[in-house]
Amino acid sequence: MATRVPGALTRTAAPAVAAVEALTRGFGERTVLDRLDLEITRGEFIALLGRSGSGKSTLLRALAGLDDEAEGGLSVTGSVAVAFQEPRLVPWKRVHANVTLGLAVPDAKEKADAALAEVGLTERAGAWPLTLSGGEAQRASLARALVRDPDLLLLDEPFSALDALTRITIHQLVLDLWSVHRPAVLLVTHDVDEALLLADRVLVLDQGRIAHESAVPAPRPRHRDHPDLTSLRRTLLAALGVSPEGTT
Ligand SMILES: Nc1ncnc2c1ncn2[C@@H]1O[C@H](COP(=O)(O)OP(=O)(O)OP(=O)(O)O)[C@@H](O)[C@H]1O
Repeated sequence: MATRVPGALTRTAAPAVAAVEALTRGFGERTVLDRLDLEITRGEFIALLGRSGSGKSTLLRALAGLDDEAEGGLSVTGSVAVAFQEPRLVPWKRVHANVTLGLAVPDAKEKADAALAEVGLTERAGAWPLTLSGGEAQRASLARALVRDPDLLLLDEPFSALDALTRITIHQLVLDLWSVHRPAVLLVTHDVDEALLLADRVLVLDQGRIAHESAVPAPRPRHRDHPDLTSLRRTLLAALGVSPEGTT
């Protein structure tokens, strides 16, 4: 997919799966994204942090091609899939049919079978969405994203409504899926530890721009107590305007 918005840039750099240049979006008097620049490299895992209302979802919606009123340059190479905080399954279609929804390829059924197997939901393929647990519904949502074999996977706080144990399991699932399929991932989260656990690169959105950017130095698999993450955690909390006292 190539998404263009007014004033779109011309860009030649090959490894970028998405390039955003001077992206601006306001609602009424309020400018939420203010000439924001961002490049997403093929296969990288990015976490996007920011205070509530800083514009994270607005940026994600623009990247997903769901906002045609943003201004500036935006180009996305390849296919994009999105998973939201609420799994957004269609309640009157069974899980398998939700995964294939809108998928216009001849082998849609087989692809959905494979995606459901990957997320551990084969046995729930015939279930109605309302009978799924929160974790199962989020797995179904991930299967629906995966089946599209996206070059860019946008995750808008997909773990935040899950209980702590389920969240740990789904974190591992997302890392496993990412290591096999290698889409670029942009994960919106409020949780600094989640960002440090999952991402290669952490961005902080503030005042409509990427105000801070850090590479995550720790090797995988990671543990939140890894010493290399301690100072980065403090830096990110400071960038978010949160006192780091007592957080290490
Ligand atoms: N469709 C809309 N109409 C009017 N204002 C909007 C619209 N969408 C977003 N906004 C406003 O834009 C600002 C940024 O919203 P956005 O949802 O992008 O923030 P966020 O960083 O994702 O917040 P949160 O972390 O609380 O989910 C907020 O002030 C919000 O009220």
